[in-house]
Formats: sequence, structure tokens, C-alpha cells
Amino acid sequence: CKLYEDVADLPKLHYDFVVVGGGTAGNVVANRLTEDANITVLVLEAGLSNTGVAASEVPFLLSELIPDTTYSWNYTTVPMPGLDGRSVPYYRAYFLGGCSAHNGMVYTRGAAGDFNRYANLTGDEGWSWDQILPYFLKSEKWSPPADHHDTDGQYNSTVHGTDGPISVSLNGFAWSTFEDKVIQTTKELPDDFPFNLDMNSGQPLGISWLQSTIGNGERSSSATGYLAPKFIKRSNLDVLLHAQVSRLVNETKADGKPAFKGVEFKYGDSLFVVKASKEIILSAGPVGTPQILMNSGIGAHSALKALGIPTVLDLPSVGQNASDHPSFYAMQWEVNSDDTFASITGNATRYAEGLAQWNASAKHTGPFVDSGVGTHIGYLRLPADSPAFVAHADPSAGPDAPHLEFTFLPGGYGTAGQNLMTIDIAVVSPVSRGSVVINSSDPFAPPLIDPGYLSSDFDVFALLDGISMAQRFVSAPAWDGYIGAMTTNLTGLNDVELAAFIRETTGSSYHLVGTAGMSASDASYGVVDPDLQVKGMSGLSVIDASVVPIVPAAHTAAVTYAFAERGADLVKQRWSLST
Ligand SMILES: Cc1cc2nc3c(=O)[nH]c(=O)nc-3n(C[C@H](O)[C@H](O)[C@H](O)COP(=O)(O)OP(=O)(O)OC[C@H]3O[C@@H](n4cnc5c(N)ncnc54)[C@H](O)[C@@H]3O)c2cc1C
Repeated sequence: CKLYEDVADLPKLHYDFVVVGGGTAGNVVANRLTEDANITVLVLEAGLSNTGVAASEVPFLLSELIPDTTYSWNYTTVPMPGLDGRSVPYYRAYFLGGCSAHNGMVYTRGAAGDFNRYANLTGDEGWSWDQILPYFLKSEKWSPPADHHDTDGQYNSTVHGTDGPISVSLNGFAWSTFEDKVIQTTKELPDDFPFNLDMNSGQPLGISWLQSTIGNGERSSSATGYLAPKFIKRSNLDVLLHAQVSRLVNETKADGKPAFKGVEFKYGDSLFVVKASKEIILSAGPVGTPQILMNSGIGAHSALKALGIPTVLDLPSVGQNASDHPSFYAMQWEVNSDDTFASITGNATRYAEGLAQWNASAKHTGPFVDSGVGTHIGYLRLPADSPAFVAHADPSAGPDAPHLEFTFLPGGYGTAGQNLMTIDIAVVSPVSRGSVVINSSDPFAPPLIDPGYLSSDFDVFALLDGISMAQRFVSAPAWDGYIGAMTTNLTGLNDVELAAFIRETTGSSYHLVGTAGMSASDASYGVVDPDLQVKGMSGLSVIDASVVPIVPAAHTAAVTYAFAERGADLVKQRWSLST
């Protein structure tokens, strides 16, 4: 096996490419580069092995995986003024596969406008929707749902890939009572909530069936897909676990620019240096990547100087421009049905039966084949006369891009056994921005994570509209006799009280991007050029979610896969590698 748990087993400390972080993007890069048998690649992953971690395999065990565990870095944000001074937990995965191995598995790509805006911003048409779509397809293997139900009318096969490493499917266990009502609402209120056959066509507006990175009822991650046995056995690919990179070292000059030839990492209590003769690729994610850049002297000179870190390159945008989706979870109602997630989560016998059913066959079946995140997703625009547009000009990527995401689930966050339904609301076109910076010269000290939630009033107004729109959704006749009281009664509150409640309760979607954002080659801001090389450096690239300059109107894993696929192609072109 080329997956090493012990540094003493690593065959060498000199490779052509060193990829820092075996996460969502890093494993894509490692896989694609090693298609050329003549080059060598090492992946350094700080975290643990994903092998045998049941909660990362069985989709419905998600809720056991996400809270603070040994598989998470267990960060907490700084106190945020927009959240009434609250800090919130900030989960990032600490095992092979990165966040793709512990996320909610929701598969969404965003609006065509998101990518066309990236192309405009960078001056590189390669990031436009038309040119990035082939990379979405390249990473994807559309798969039948675990229950093999008839999926006609639930997705559009022409916008999906069939041969990629990441399985994507519709839910494989029906919650029919609830699902029928969601679809019925799209018929009763079609102007406000139209049905959309497939939100992943680049035209996401409307209500679509949920798609997830699941195949055969199992989670599909960058570890199970891009590092599947047939890839990890390549003689030119090595992966080392438990190796936390501190900084880049062996500074030199190449093409008149600063360059690093070595990567320093900690294994156990010792530091090691591995050499990269061609390129170092940072794929440590939107928290880890800016941290390593700053530890290495790449960042705002004033901040580095204050910490006593010698500046290699003054690049003030490192760690800035962070964007993420704030999430509001309180739109929750009691329901007059026991066809809800609580029928499993609130009943130890049915829970054990469901897990046993999943384990009973290699072709998994039963309620544990799905994530339990929801049944449908809605992407919606604010009304044209929304007060949000007084607070700020429309931040969405265009008329086909949403401001809000609704996730519909026959469950909720109540007491065990309580039959609930929820509409989770996220602002997917936030104006607020934050940062991830270091505040210590100790490279292993956790960075300061500030997603900046609700620092712009636009985002609060958008949630206020979202609350009314969710109430309108459940006012459709479809819900008569089914829906009961809200678990927190928001109906009597005025907008000022509601806004206060939003600030008290809003949390994270964990969709952080932008902390090593790309910009045009001649821009006076940004961290990487459109080819993902760090501006002003030689032999150093960033390929992960941190290069995405503005958070897309989507959960960010699919976008990360597509960016990593194109990023790997750009590296291959640069070094004339075979494909
Ligand atoms: C709780 C949660 C739920 C989410 N749900 C969804 C969802 O349902 N759908 C969706 O599309 N997106 C979801 N996301 C977001 C999505 O998963 C991420 O945007 C995406 O996976 C980021 O990929 P990445 O490669 O940039 O970073 P990561 O996948 O985080 O990879 C970074 C890797 O680098 C490693 N690393 C970090 N620092 C170092 C270091 N110093 N040395 C060595 N290794 C290091 C980390 O351990 C990690 O393995 C979720 C995220 C979280 C946290």
C-alpha cells in the first residue's frame, strides 16, 4: 500500500510535486498528476486515515461525524459582532478525504452566472460556466439511487457525468408523505416556488430533488474516489498521514521570483523536510492554506512583522476576502405524521434495525443510505422590492442566480422522537466578508477564523425575507392538516425582534472560500493568478476552495472538485505532462 501511516516507511524525501493536504481538492490533484507515470507526487495529510470510519461510510451516520470528534480540527470562530458577539464551532475535517469525507454530501454546482463572474473577474474564460462544466462532468459518476426507484422527472441526465470518480445520486429511501407535499406546493404556488428538474444545470432557480455524493448507499469522497485502490497503487504516488505541514522552506530564487524548494512538516514530535523539484501545491483548504502561506512569510508585511516572521512576499490579500453562507435553522414545525426522521432517530429499535439493514448486504438499502440532510433544495431570489436592496446593491451573480437556499427536511432539531419538518435557510449571495489569519509565530497554533457572518445588513434583510418566503411555502393547501405549531413561534415578532433573533441563532454552512482568492494577473489584489500560481512566487500553486474568489450560490464541494480538476490540468499543461 502506498498510503503510509509511519514516516519511517516513506521511501524517500524528494518528489517532483508535493501536495499539502489530502482533502477534497488535494486528492484530485494527486490522482490527475500521477496519470503521467514519469513524475512523482507526495501528498502530506495532517489527519488520520478514513479507512474503516463507519460514520464516514454510512450516510445517515453523518450526525455522529460532524460534531467535535477526532476527525475534526475542532476550531471555533472568533466572536463575531454580526452574531451578537458569539463564537460558533467551525468544523473542518482532519482525515484523508478532508471535508468531502465528513460533509453533508449535498451535491450542488451553483449558477452559470457564478462562473461567468469568475471568468470576468480573472479575465480567464476557462473559469466560465461553459468551460468549467466539462470538469464537473469529469469528476462525476451519476449513479442510480440505492432503492433503484424510477427517477424519471427527478433529474436531467444530460447535465451529469457518468465516468468520474465521485458518485452522485438521488435519495435512495423515500419519505413520501413529506416529499409529495413539497412537490404539490410547486404546483399550488408555481410563481413563487417553481419545480426545477435539475438545479445542477447552471439554472438553479426553483425547487429540485436533492442530489448527494453517494453511490450504492455509501458516501463517495475524494479518498474513496480519487484515491481508490487502483489509483493509490500507482508507483509514482505516495501519501503520508499524520504529517502536519508547518511552513515552506529552502527559499531560493527562480525566474527572478522567490521560490521554496522544501516543505517542512511535523510527524510525532519531529520536524522533517521533503523536497519538491517541480512544484509545491497547497491544498490545505480555506483555513489551512492561508495559515501555511503566512507561516512561510507570504502575507501582509505589517502582520508578519508584528509576529516576527520574515516577509518573503508582501501579499496583503492572503487570508482576507473570506466568504461563507450564514444558515438559519429555526424554521421548524411540529407535524401530524410519524413519517419523519424522528421515527428512526427517536426510536432505538428502528435505529438499530436501519443500521443492521444497511450492513446486511453489499447492496445497501434502508433509511441509512441517505444523509438525512433533506429531500429537496430550493434556490430562490428575493423580491425585487426587498429592503435588502436598500442596504446593498444586488450581490448575486445575475438574474439566474439565487439569493437564498431552502433545504427541506422531514425532521429537525427538536427533542428525540418529536415529529418535525424544517426549512433551513441559507444566504447564498452574502455581502459579508471575513478572514483567516495567524496571530502567533507558532506554526501549529490554530489560526483566527472570522467568517464575518451578518456583518452586512443585506444578509440580515435577506434572512428576514427568507423567513416570510418559508412561511408562504407552508401556507400552500398541501400542508393543511399536516403542519402544526412552530417549535419557536416567530409569527408574533416584528422585524426588529426577528432580526435580533436571527443574530442570536444564525450559524454556519461551512462553505468558506476566498482566503487565497484568484484575480486577474494584473490586479492589485488577490493571492493567485487565474492559473492558480501564487502571485509573485515561482513553483507554488494553490488548488482548493480558498482560490474561489466569491462563494458560489451552492454548497462548495462540487465546485472544489471542478476547480481541482481544472487546476490539475493547468499544472499538467505547465509541465507538459501526459494526460
Ligand atoms: C461540516 C461541513 C459540512 C459541509 N457540507 C457540505 C455539503 O453537504 N455539500 C458540499 O458541497 N459542501 C459541503 N461542505 C463544504 C465542502 O465540503 C468544502 O468546501 C470542501 O470540501 C473544501 O475542500 P478543500 O479541498 O478546499 O478543503 P478540505 O477538504 O478541508 O481539505 C484540506 C485538507 O488539508 C488538510 N490540512 C490542513 N492543514 C494542513 C497542514 N498544515 N498540513 C497537512 N494537511 C493539512 C486537512 O486535514 C484536510 O484533509 C461542508 C463542509 C463542512 C466542514
